[in-house]
Amino acid sequence: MINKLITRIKETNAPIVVGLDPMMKFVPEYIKKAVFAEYGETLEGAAEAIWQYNKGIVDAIYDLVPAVKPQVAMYEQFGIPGMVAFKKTVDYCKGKGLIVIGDIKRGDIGSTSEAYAVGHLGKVQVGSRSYYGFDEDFVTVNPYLGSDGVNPFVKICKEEKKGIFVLVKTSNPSSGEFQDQLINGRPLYELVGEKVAAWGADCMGDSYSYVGAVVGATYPEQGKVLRKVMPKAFILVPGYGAQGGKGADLVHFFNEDGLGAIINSSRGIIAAYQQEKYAQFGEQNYADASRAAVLDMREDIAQALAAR
Ligand SMILES: O=c1ccn([C@@H]2O[C@H](COP(=O)(O)O)[C@@H](O)[C@H]2O)c(=O)[nH]1
Repeated sequence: MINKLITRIKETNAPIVVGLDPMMKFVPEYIKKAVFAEYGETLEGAAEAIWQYNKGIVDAIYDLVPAVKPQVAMYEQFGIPGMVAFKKTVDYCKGKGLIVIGDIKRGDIGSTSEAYAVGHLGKVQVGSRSYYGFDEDFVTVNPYLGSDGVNPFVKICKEEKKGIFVLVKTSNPSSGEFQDQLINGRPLYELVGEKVAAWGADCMGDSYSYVGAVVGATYPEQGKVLRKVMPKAFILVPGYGAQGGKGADLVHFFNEDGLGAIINSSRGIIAAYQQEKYAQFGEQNYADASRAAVLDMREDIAQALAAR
């Protein structure tokens, strides 16, 4: 899957992931009105509304980008109907040729991690038969429990030819509380970066490992260091757009080959129509506003990379 991701990045010329983080406040009123008239103001209604909203965005952007990243929390908040919408979104995106990165941030003791890995990347055995659960292509993994929490994901990735992105230096303001703590004079995120390189060493695609890392665009200096610590790891970079990350902040996340990083934007793309810059589209054309925001993001990244 890492090879496919790289091929699609080259074909689209867009190292971009569109984050599918649907919130009710982003769903246009005309969608909510129609859906609530049918389902009522219920969990089923909310799930149907976010699904219809997602579908509109995916239809508008699928030819421009290699990948999407549905954030599971945005679906989980609506209970079982929300998780049905998550699965529908995963399947629909894959049907459109998009690579799906499930942002699930899981990680636990080994036996529990194995169940998470089976449920999201692999197949579960039921008697003599086996079934895919959510069947994303990549997932995000929380490494806080150490190797035995990560290894089950790596094992399933090997079997299924899929991949993971391990949290190394997250984009949020308080990520430093733990991640920047010095251990023998070195920040924890660097030590986690070294583990990512080690976990990924025998998980190589043609040029990059399918054990990747998450490093926030909001920490460009740390990104520069981590790029060197894990040269073969693909870096998933959240924090562009709504969290303040800009094209110029991203350049050191990429290797000299122009690869090695894929930049996520969620709210900046999916709720573009609510921004002043794209207000002319109006809520009826919310998906066209998302398309315009992807094109602008692609240009911003290309200009930054050309200027480095
Ligand atoms: O360090 C991290 C890890 C994950 N995320 C997730 O990415 C998106 C960002 O959304 P925006 O709207 O583009 O800010 C969201 O799903 C986060 O949970 C992150 O932001 N930082």
